[in-house]
Amino acid sequence: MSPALKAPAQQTSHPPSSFPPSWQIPSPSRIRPATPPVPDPGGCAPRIPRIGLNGPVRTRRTGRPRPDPAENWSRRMHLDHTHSGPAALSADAHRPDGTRRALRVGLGGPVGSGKTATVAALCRELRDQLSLAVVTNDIYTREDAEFLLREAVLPPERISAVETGACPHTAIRDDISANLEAVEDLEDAVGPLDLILVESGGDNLTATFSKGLVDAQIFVIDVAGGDDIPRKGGPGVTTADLLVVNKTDLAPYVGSDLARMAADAKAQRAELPVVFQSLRGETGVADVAAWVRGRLAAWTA
Ligand SMILES: Nc1nc2c(ncn2[C@@H]2O[C@H](COP(=O)(O)OP(=O)(O)OP(=O)(O)O)[C@@H](O)[C@H]2O)c(=O)[nH]1
Repeated sequence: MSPALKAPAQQTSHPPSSFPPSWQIPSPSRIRPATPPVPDPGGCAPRIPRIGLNGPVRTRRTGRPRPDPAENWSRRMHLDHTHSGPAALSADAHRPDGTRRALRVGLGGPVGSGKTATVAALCRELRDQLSLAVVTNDIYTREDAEFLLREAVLPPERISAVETGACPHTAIRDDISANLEAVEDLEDAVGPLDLILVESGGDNLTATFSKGLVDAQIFVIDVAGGDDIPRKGGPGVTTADLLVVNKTDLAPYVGSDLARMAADAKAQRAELPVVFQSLRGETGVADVAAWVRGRLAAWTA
């Protein structure tokens, strides 16, 4: 896909949700109580966290306990635990029963660039044609999952939250076990699924997803973060399967030069696609949704 510049568009508000009240944010009794925050180990120390699980249901794949589907939207990595075994890897395109698993697409990028907003928009755009689910990653909260629940972009049982407790890239690149459990549990609970979106917590330009966790990755930056971001490069900008330059509607207000960003992105990425997007604009997430559909067509071919 060649770079597509979008004209700054007028601000619009999201249409009110048409979903029934039962799809709104769970009552406090369904929210697992937060444990006290785990002290930051200091920077990005390579701690291997393990997911906390509860509930009587066991996964078909591992036999380990799985949260009740009603609680499946929230889980937490326990950072007081380490293990010496290899990190889980699951790049196999098939499930144990031989059926093809869902395509997994990761969304990463700096804090506040618009990852959650893009995930929400993708859910609204694709949910009528595809069976999809979402895993969110936050450091100490479940805010991204709560936002998606409040917006009722999907039924609650299709949204799962991982609390990373440390630098977000540790959970999407270094020890992916909590996220792998989350995607596999979602497929067990509400599958078969066509697509699972895995949203990383906001991180820096070096954050990328393990190929054992996702099949394709989208890196979301925004024009307000500075129009020199594409020039600075980093693995997210240079290697992501799709680079999204979000919030183009803000370019005139923050003095960002979109043509320069497009040229720098082209220099860094060669033929890899770039989408310039404003979720406030008329076309919204349409280009990214088209890219996802293309990946899905290749996945299921
Ligand atoms: N003007 C404008 N605002 C946007 C756009 N996309 C997202 N936003 C706003 O930017 C803010 C941050 O968006 P989020 O989707 O929460 O960003 P995020 O990358 O998920 O943030 P973290 O999870 O904290 O890293 C929110 O207030 C969004 O409404 C856009 O295209 N244009």
